[in-house]
Amino acid sequence: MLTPMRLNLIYARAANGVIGCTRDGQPAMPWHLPEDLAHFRRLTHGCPVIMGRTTWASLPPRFRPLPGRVNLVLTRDAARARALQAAGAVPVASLEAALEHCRALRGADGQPPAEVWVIGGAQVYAQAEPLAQRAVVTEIERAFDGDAYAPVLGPDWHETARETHLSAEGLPFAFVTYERA
Ligand SMILES: Nc1nc(N)c2c(n1)CN(C(=O)COc1ccccc1N1CCC(C(=O)O)CC1)C2
Repeated sequence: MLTPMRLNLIYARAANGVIGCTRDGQPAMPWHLPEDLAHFRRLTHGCPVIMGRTTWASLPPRFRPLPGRVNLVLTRDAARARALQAAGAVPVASLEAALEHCRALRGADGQPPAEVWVIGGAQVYAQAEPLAQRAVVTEIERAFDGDAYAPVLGPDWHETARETHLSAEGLPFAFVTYERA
């Protein structure tokens, strides 16, 4: 019996909903939270990740492609698709095409991936939210200035887990899981 592939959103958001800002013309994270980077890496390692082109560009070069993960990057531009391929990503023209590609993947166990992660940015989260079964959200208990916002999780989502933490730098945050049937 094949286990169904689950679509997850994963993001870190500030108390005012900000998920990103622009620094020197580049998308950036408004906070320094290494505990979240470790959480992100632990959850997504070994799974396909789906991202928009600007999220790909915002990854530090040494993390591009994200190691140990099939990196699917959304673009409809043929030239950009070629450049992405050369850089070790799998260019896909739509979210549906990305999911089709994931369903065709086979792990060392010969099975398709059980978990697929949408890792940004705001436009891709908004498009994927209606299709996702789980959202793993790092909720930072402070407001930050920024120009990209988290998706709104509608009333059919409910919280199923919450772990509160205080970062080494004194930033209160929580790892929260939301699910929908
Ligand atoms: N909760 C949650 N959700 C998200 N969607 C994302 C995150 N946090 C964090 N993200 C970023 O792009 C930002 O990352 C980084 C930013 C600066 C330096 C290193 C990194 N990273 C180090 C670890 C690398 C790895 O995973 O190997 C990935 C890059 C996406």
